[in-house]
Amino acid sequence: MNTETKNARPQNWFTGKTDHLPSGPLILQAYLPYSHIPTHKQTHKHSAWGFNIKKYLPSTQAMWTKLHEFTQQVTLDHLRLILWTVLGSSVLVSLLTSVAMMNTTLKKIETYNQRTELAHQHELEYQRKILLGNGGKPSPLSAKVNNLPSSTVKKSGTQASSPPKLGSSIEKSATFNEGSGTSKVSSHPSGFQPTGSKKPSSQKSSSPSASSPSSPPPSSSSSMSSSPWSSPNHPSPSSGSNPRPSSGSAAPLFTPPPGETKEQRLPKVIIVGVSKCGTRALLDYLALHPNIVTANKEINFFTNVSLYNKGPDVYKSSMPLSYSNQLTVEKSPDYFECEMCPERIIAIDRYVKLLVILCNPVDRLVSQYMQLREKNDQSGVPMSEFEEWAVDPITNSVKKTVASIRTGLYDEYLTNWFRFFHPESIHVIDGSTFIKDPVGEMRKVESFLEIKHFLTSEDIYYNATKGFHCMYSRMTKKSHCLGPTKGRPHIKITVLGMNRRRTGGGGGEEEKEVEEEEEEDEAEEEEEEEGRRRSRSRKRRRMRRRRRKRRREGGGVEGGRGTGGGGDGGRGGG
Ligand SMILES: Nc1ncnc2c1ncn2[C@@H]1O[C@H](COP(=O)(O)OS(=O)(=O)O)[C@@H](OP(=O)(O)O)[C@H]1O
Repeated sequence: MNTETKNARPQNWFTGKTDHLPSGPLILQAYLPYSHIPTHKQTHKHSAWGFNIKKYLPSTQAMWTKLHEFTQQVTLDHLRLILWTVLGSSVLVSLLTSVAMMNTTLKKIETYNQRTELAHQHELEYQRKILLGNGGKPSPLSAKVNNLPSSTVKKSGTQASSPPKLGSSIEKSATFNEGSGTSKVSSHPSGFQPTGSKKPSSQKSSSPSASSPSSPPPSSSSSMSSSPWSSPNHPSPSSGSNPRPSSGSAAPLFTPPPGETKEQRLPKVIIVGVSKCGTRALLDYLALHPNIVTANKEINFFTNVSLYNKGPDVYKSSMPLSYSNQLTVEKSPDYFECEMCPERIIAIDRYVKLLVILCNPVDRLVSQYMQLREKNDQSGVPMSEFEEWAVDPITNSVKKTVASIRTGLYDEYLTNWFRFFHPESIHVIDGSTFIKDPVGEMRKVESFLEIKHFLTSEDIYYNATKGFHCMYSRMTKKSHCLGPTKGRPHIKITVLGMNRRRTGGGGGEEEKEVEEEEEEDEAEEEEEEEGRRRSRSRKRRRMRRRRRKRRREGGGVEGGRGTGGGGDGGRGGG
């Protein structure tokens, strides 16, 4: 490389002349502060930097001058522009980074949800298998779940496309045995055999009327036919014998999961209405099932805003103790008309199952009226007559403003429930069928709740004295009927298209007689009506004959009047 090429320098940035600087950091020179630049006095032959600075000084000075001028020309606007550009680009960069991070997180959540849902489904299937004893066939789901990391195999909070099965509350370890002993029997040493003296808390809470002072306690003197505590199938509890044929079986009715202690749990099933349609009977029948525990009181958690605002722990604290292989059931029929209740319930547990019992709205109204009248009588303020209370005398139609009457507008309220709940999550019971055939209806309920078919006519039996069905608990070996506030005699009403006669329980002789009487009444009414119709038509025929006679007699007069011979006149003449 020759010397010229070596020393050749590009044009000076500021002077425009080509400088011949020695090789070295030119940029360094540009940034040297003025104070470091040697003065003319200092610059003799060689500077402190080891080269003849004098030779280059004019151009360097010019450069610095230019730089100085340039910096003075840079306005505040330029600085702002630079600042905003820097800021903007950094914001953009951080935004892009966050979006990328969010995407990754969302993907992770999605994968997690898919996995947990799969695990959840698998667990439900497994539990159903245990509960319904449908063989130990491996599920196609299990293969998928087995491939999942163990951390993901836990109960999911993700929404399924359709509601999951209620067995979700029942853990894998749970085993439950039917009294008949036909199903798989657990060999768990702690499986308890309930005795009459030891009542599980689940049952304790379920039947207030059993211990209610108003209910007659079981007594040894009560005869099967006269006492509401007895039935043909159920001897008096004091007799101590279990009427169930399988009572001799060693199989326990219920086995708690090994090593588990009872705890309070949120309800998995809620009876949301309708009041006076048999909600108490439904709750108490359910309590006879070993896999059910019931909250005795109507909690009204979702209708009571101040209670609701305290959160689900307060709700849970009102629940009875249960094992994980039991379903907690609550009943608060006032939820039915509460507009916010479906939303509130779903916010606490979207998988909860609902039971609704509907009955003839007029029967329901009369039942409510009877209750109100009894209360009013007790408080010394007599209640007005039913007709007065329920019917507007001016319009002669029902008073829709009366809350008790509004409760009967089932479609209005049910529409709201179905807005929030999948139809598979709501089971509607026909109240009138429920009174006649509670065992049949309870079987449907058991299927809906996916619990073992346990209740039979030995658990729920008709009691002629009570006029309704009563209960025998195989767990406590005790019988009870609902108290005197349930199954009151009703007044006979003659409004609302009703002339109702009250029937109590199902399938009894009494009911048949009443039905026959009703049929006879109807037949008589029809005969009377037929008679009236015949006499009316006789009357009409007579009238027609008279008219024809008059026309014949008066035909000449009309014609003589010269009316132009209208149709009638012409026909008359004919
Ligand atoms: N087994 C049995 N025993 C007694 N009563 C029975 C039974 N099954 C259904 N019913 C009917 O239930 C009606 C009371 O309904 P509820 O329990 O829903 O009333 S409440 O809302 O809890 O007050 C009650 O109404 P009333 O007869 O007016 O008392 C009965 O018609």
